[in-house]
Amino acid sequence: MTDEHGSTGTTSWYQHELAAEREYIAKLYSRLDTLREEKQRQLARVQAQGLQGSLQNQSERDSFATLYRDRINQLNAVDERLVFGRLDTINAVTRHIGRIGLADDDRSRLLVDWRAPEAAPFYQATAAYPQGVARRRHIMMSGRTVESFEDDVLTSDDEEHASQALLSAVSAPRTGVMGDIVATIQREQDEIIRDDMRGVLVVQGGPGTGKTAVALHRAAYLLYTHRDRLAKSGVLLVGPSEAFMNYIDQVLPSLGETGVVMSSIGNIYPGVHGVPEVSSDAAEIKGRAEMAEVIANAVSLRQRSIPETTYVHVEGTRLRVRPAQIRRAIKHARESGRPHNQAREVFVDHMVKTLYDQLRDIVSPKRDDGLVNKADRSYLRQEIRQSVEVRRLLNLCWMPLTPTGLINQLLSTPQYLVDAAPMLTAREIKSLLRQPGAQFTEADVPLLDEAAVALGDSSSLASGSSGERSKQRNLDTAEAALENMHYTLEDIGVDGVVTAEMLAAAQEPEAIWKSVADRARSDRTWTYGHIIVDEAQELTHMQWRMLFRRSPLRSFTVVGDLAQASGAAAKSDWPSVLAPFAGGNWRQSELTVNYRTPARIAEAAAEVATQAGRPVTTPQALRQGDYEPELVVTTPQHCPNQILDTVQKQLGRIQGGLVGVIAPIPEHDMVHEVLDHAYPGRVWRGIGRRRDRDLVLVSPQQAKGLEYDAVIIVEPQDIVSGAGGSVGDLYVAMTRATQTLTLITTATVEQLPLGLQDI
Ligand SMILES: Nc1ncnc2c1ncn2[C@@H]1O[C@H](COP(=O)(O)OP(=O)(O)OP(=O)(O)O)[C@@H](O)[C@H]1O
Repeated sequence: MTDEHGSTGTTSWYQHELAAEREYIAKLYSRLDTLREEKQRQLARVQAQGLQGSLQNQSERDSFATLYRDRINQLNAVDERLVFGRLDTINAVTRHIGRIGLADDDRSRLLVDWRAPEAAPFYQATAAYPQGVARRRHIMMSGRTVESFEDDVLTSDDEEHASQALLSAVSAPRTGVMGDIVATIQREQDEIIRDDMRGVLVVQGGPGTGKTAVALHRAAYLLYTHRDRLAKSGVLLVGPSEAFMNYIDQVLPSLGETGVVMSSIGNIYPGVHGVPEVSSDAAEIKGRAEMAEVIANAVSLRQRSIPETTYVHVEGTRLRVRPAQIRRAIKHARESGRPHNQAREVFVDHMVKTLYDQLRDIVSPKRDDGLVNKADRSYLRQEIRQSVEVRRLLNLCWMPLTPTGLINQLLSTPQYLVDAAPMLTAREIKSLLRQPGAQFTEADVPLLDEAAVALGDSSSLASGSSGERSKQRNLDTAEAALENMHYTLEDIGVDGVVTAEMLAAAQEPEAIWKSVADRARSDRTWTYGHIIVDEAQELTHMQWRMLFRRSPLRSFTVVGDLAQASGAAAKSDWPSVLAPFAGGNWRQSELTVNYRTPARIAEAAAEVATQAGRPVTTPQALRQGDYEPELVVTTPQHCPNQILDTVQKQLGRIQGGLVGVIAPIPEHDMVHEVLDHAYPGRVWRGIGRRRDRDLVLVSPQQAKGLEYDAVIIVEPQDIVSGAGGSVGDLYVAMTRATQTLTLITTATVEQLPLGLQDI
């Protein structure tokens, strides 16, 4: 039972409890201030030492300074709503629950971190399974002041119900930036957040069920619970777009965690910023599993013999090179099993030896005449290597390649692409071709990654000694990573033979004080302790392949909703998505309550998807909602005014929230002009966003994962049938609303997607 005034229901009791809470929580803030001052003093002390001492001392100081700064940032970030709950057990133990744990100087616990095992009953206890809890208290704060509290008394006749704290959280106007839900995590969400780190966990849930929120809180939970291990290997969180990453990037810092590498799928490959792929056909083809074969072919095609015998000159001597000799050297190099750039060294050595034998036979026909001594041999080999003609020939046959160079050439050279991709039709080849030097897209990123694996490190093209030096440098970091890897292997019962050298080859250390997140972000070969994938229904086979490469131990949390997939990657079940990578080694959980979209709007959206044959998970909406969704049929001439009228009406209804206008890209110029004219300085177009703009214009793809208090969809039929569109996109657009939904169309009712006519 929840009672506004607590379990006894009397005002004096409530006031007394409130005063006690205020007093206790003031003590928590005072402790927070003390800790912060302490860290600030320590930081100032380290900084005062400046650049004195050896390099080693300086780097140690840098490490400490970073540590103190991180801690100060963490303490600042948790200031807002530091504490939000309290548990009273049947044994009369009281625990306050907050964003971080705090203890007194004498180590007695003042505040329990929400991720600690002792805090779990705050989220999980029910009347049926009270877990030793007599009372759960939700504490509502404004700044540092306790505004009110609300108690759940877990008596046996208690039913699970939505607390006032939850209802006010989900009904609050949106700001365009996602907030944390730490104070109101629900039981089914908490079970997922605290689930085992091992293996692949898939979280399927309809729109608004908190998948993103759960993914973020799980990242924070795992970092807390497996701090030792993950502090060294890191956690990667992948989302669909930059807009989405901007939307969620405040959540982890507000939970006191800054160490997670957050990246959109287009930015995973260091140094490349993949833009959205305009052609959905190209996106679909580039995502297919067979593209791995295309890349392998493209690399082999750059290892080729010569059509006929040719001649090169070394020291004025003419040497003959036959195609069969080159073919033998290529075969030998390929058999080394090394990637292209490293195998090239084998190829070159083999050819230098072949040419040297010829040259020696010319210089000294009788091998034992003593004319060629050891020094001469080395000199002749050197001459062969340095001969411009030899170099030109060997490069022609086995060119050192970079991933960007290879993919750029492949996608802009028709015959090369045809040869590398015999399985593609002429039409498919055509949709892949583009101008040389065109910007890389999100769909190219896994191709670059694939190419990087096939080509190997091009830095090995540099001199051996510097390669050796860098290998040595890697070793220290690798030792640390190894320790971490062994923990994890032990944990999952794998008896892995991993040497520091193997890891040294994979992990590129920078300065010692550079954070794990920074190092991981800039290293393509970094392997993470855990990877969390949001909006996972969007990923293609090749994108999955790229991600699984980054977690050899296959420790993943995958959250998504198959019904929300756009055309390119749409799959109807998780097994067919994950089987190629995880086999049967994955488990699935489901989220069943929709916290975002009111029931009336959610039902209308589900109807549209179902009528189009998309299987939808229909979560139970927490709120009924105050407004029915509306369909406005108008003419092209009246459409701009209709948009303005609707915006005005919705602004009145949502009182300070956000209006999201979701329109197909071809409508954006028109809509932007109309809105900007009527509401100058308030409109934000496309991805990214400024907080002072409350009218946002986006495409359905850009709206993925985001939410608005009022959603206005322009020309919904074009979202489904326009280039690259799908009913999944319309479903996504309709389920972005937290309060109201209006669809404006210039189509006739008959032209509308099924299910919309009945709105
Ligand atoms: N337990 C909770 N307490 C308060 N708010 C919540 C809770 N769970 C989810 N929400 C809110 O519900 C909204 C939807 O959550 P979220 O974006 O994580 O859902 P989703 O399942 O990822 O949605 P979609 O798949 O449609 O993008 C967010 O505003 C989130 O803060």
